[in-house]
Amino acid sequence: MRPYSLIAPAKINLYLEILGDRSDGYHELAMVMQSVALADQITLRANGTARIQVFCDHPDVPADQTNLAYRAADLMANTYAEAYRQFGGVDIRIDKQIPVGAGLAGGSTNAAAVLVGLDLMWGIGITQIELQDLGAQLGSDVPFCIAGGTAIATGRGEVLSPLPPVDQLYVVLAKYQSLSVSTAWAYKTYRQRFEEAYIREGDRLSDKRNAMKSGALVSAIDQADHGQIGKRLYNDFEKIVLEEHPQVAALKAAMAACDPLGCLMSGSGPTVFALAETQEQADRIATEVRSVIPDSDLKLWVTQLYHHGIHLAPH
Ligand SMILES: C[C@](O)(CO)[C@H](O)COP(=O)(O)OP(=O)(O)OC[C@H]1O[C@@H](n2ccc(N)nc2=O)[C@H](O)[C@@H]1O
Ligand SMILES: Nc1ncnc2c1ncn2[C@@H]1O[C@H](COP(=O)(O)OP(=O)(O)OP(=O)(O)O)[C@@H](O)[C@H]1O
Repeated sequence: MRPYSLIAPAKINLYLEILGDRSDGYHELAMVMQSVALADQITLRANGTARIQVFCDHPDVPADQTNLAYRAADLMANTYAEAYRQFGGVDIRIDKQIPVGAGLAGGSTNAAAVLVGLDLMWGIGITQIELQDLGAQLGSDVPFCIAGGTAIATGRGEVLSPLPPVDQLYVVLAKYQSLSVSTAWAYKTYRQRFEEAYIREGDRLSDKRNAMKSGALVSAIDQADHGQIGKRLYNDFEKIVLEEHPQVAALKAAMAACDPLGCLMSGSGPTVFALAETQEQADRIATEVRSVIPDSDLKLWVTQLYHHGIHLAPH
């Protein structure tokens, strides 16, 4: 059987607001999510055994059963046991380009690629909605990673409503290689630090300083108003992560000083991104940030908005 290679794009959060807590222990969110062209490549190969194996040469990515790509294949094998019996085990090779523990959904997009890829390989024909339901069992970001593009995400992040694609803006991503932030830590710390600042509205907790401002960003996206898109970026996690890691605060300040359309930390961090109108502007921002922060631990990428989720790699 021929191998299947898939492109698994990273995401950034253009808007992330924590609206309250939920009975399942997760948090209710209002987000605007956006795919970027920076992507991992996932290759699936039938291995003629009954085993699922993960291969990845990135030192921070586990190759065992804790890998989200492994867990996605295991979920497919359990859900579609007949297909698994027929086609057997699979080798999953991860070519890791997305930084790990970065707030860019690296693990989630790998899991999404395995769901989409095994559906193709096993010829099942699962609908996108069904694939996203499966994905939600693996992580809150997985359903978005399957569909990609630009979308409003609510619930715990799995309830999606697509937005029109934003034109081709460029994105500078910046991350200290040795610094990662755990998503669970970010949610826990947000609750601890900001509980007093919440105002109770019935059974919803909301931080009135930015409550429900996502509408302005969504209108800006609808109107393709790049200036307003840049001005309306927001992330509730930014304050706690920037306080905990002053070097990330300095990085964001250095980016903001380059006059981008806007800049923000993505997800639970610590990657900071800047939006730019042209590739030249993005290159200039990257060069200026590098000259202000010559630290070799700081990594920069110039990429662009991406209008697709998981798809087959071109031959
Ligand atoms: C920060 C974001 O990346 C924004 O897109 C996501 O909310 C995180 O998505 P994810 O990595 O897929 O997260 P999950 O694997 O579902 O959950 C990791 C941990 O984050 C917390 N979590 C996540 C999502 C959510 N809506 N509420 C939460 O409290 C939970 O403590 C959970 O144990
Ligand atoms: N396929 C995978 N790729 C990257 N990390 C993985 C993978 N599977 C498991 N992990 C583990 O998950 C942890 C989080 O990595 P990941 O890159 O997904 O974080 P993230 O980008 O912050 O995610 P998110 O934005 O969804 O919160 C890492 O510490 C890593 O050990």
